[in-house]
Amino acid sequence: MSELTNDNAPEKEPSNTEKPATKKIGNLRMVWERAVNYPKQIAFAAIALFVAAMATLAIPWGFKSIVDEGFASGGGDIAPYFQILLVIVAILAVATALRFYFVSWLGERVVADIRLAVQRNLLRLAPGFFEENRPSEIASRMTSDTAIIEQVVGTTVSVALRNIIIGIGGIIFLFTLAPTLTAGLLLGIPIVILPIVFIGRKLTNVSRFSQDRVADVGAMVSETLGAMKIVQAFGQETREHERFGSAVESTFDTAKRRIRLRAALTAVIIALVFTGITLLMWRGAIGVADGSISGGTIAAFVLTGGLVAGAFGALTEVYGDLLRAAGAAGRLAELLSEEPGIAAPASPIALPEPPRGQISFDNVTFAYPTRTDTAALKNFSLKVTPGETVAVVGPSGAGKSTLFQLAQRFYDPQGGSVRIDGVALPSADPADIRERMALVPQDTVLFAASARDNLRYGKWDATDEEIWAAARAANAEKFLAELPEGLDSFMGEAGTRLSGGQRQRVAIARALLRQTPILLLDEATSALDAESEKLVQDALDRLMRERTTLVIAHRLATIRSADRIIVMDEGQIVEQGDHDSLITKNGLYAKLAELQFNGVEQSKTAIAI
Ligand SMILES: Nc1ncnc2c1ncn2[C@@H]1O[C@H](COP(=O)(O)OP(=O)(O)OP(=O)(O)O)[C@@H](O)[C@H]1O
Repeated sequence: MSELTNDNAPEKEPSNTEKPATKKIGNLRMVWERAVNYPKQIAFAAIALFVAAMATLAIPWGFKSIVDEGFASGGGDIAPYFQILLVIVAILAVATALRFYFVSWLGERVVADIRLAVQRNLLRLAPGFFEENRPSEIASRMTSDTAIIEQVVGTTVSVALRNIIIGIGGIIFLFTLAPTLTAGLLLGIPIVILPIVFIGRKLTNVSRFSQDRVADVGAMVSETLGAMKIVQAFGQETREHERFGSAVESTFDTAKRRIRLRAALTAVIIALVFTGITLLMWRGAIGVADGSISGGTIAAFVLTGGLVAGAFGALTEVYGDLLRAAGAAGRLAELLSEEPGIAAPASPIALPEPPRGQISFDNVTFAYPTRTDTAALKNFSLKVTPGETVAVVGPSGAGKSTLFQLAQRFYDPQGGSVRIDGVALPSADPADIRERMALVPQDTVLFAASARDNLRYGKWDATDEEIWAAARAANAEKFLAELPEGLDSFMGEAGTRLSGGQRQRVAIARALLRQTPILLLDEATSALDAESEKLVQDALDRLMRERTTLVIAHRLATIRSADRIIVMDEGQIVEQGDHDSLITKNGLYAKLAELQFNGVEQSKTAIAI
């Protein structure tokens, strides 16, 4: 009954979002399928649960024996009856603890397994999936939905089973004690339970509303505090106080409704429960007076009746909890069954050994899945020969980064083909393709981990010597050596403990360490000071040497050292050649170069050259 009156009960999903119940309850199968992987724990939990439920029912029986055999027999030896009761209590305590341990263990284990399976599947999915499904929404499925399932496996199911056993066992016991009284009790239970359930539901709704109002007050406080200077500078103190006042009053009004309901519920519970008990005792007393019922029977009857009524009360909550968990399981099952848009074929072709480092785009046409009406690449063809450095330049949105996305097979083009070392990407395993490439992205991605782990991210078996060699080549050795704990130093969330230029050099060292034949390099456009720029440039030059490099180039030095420059616009190559010949052509490249290099300050992110 306490669950019904708990106004801090966890929030329930609004019923209008719930799909048909039969369909939803079926979703719980995926939870059950995982739970049965642990038959030992299920067996222990079931035994402990059964023993605990039986011990609970034995307590009224113990009282009956004490009253009838002990007290009523006129001061005989009552010790054995109390000893039996103590043993029952001990069994109840141990069995309850064991039941709690095993069902909670199962709940946590099932949730851990679901989280692992979902994450394993998410890691297989192509980037397109994460563009269509918000990461924050997926994260909430991984945390709050799994928590709901944990509650069901770890609590609801055992509450349900325990109360079914206590309910049925209790009724049988009651019938053996006093059949007529039991029939009366069974009629009385719904009269007691239904109003409590009804008011309890209302109370839950009002409580939720009340919590929302408190959240409003919290939001308003932090807004005003955050904007205190503006409030005072604009002389809005009185208005802010009034605005806050109305939010506080509205919270108080809602709280008053909640308090009234709770007061009414308390009165109803006390009135109904104690009236019921009084009526039973009354009826029982008549029975005792005419000798048809013993005093112990009345005591046992009242205790068991309370247990049975409590069991029915708890069971009214179970179905709602199961539905909620079924909704959560359904949402997680969607993530589990999502098939990757990009996957290895049944029998992938092995890439040629040794790797050559050749990339070719043949007549590629591609539009992103979320923007099917605009082609990011149109009939695009490019052959990069082994060891060649090709600089890609062009205005923002020309399709430069898209080349990288397709080369790594994050998407499949709608027309034409992309090949690595002569093998069309869909015929090979994407993992083999990516194994041959190292990427230095424009925005360096560092993890909240040590410098060592960030550096060897693409090659976990790298030794410290190899890591330092890569750091040296990336001009990152000096600042890494100066970190308080060297390679063990923590980089902070997203590498916030490093400067922009240092982060880039870590990314370059990471790519170097992989020693791949192909390098995909998206030069950062962020403004670096002259010294960092020089250090990064030197590191890049070293990285590009002896590798096939496709570089989205923003620096004149990179462009000059490239074997070939291709100029892209609107998904196509509009010009190509070397720097001097392109300048002579006086086309798009010459225009971009003039903006960039002839002293006209412009946004580097707008014109990528
Ligand atoms: N994930 C995506 N979903 C939908 N459209 C995209 C996506 N990424 C890029 N595009 C679009 O595809 C086109 C080419 O984008 P791309 O990122 O290849 O340009 P870019 O030349 O690299 O530009 P920048 O120099 O600004 O990075 C643009 O019109 C862009 O809006």
